[in-house]
Amino acid sequence: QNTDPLQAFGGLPGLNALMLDFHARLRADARIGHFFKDVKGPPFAEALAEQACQELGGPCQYKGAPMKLLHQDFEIRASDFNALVEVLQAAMDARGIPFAVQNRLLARFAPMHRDIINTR
Ligand code: HEM
Repeated sequence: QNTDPLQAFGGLPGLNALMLDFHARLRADARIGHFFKDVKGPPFAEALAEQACQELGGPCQYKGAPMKLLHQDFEIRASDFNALVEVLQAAMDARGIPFAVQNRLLARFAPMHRDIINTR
């Protein structure tokens, strides 16, 4: 049985492909698409993939800016955060990522809400 979560995503290349599709889905989303209209896909996908890989146990190391700094110029509400999580779930569903593995990643991302949600 495959219990390596990174492998379940297809390694870093699989995560990269997932996050590129995630970016496309975010832009198409009626609720939060506007946040991403100036965000370029490849660098966004690369940073997210690296971060997800790190959060799943490595060996990758996220080298981007801190979450708080990256998001402070946008007014992000809890509802925006929840919408983003839904879009990520849809992107993972589309790739057939097992539910338990999806939850592992979401559980690592969830606490980041403290540095990302900045508006009531
Ligand atoms: C757990 C949830 C989230 C994680 C892990 C996350 C992670 C990231 C990362 C790693 C980047 C850097 C991408 C790069 O270097 O190009 C980024 C950028 C960005 N994020 Fe998030 N994010 C989250 C939630 C959100 C939410 C809820 C919004 C708004 C609805 C949002 C909007 C943005 C935008 C607009 C950028 C681009 C910033 C820029 O290029 O200046 N993020 N995010």
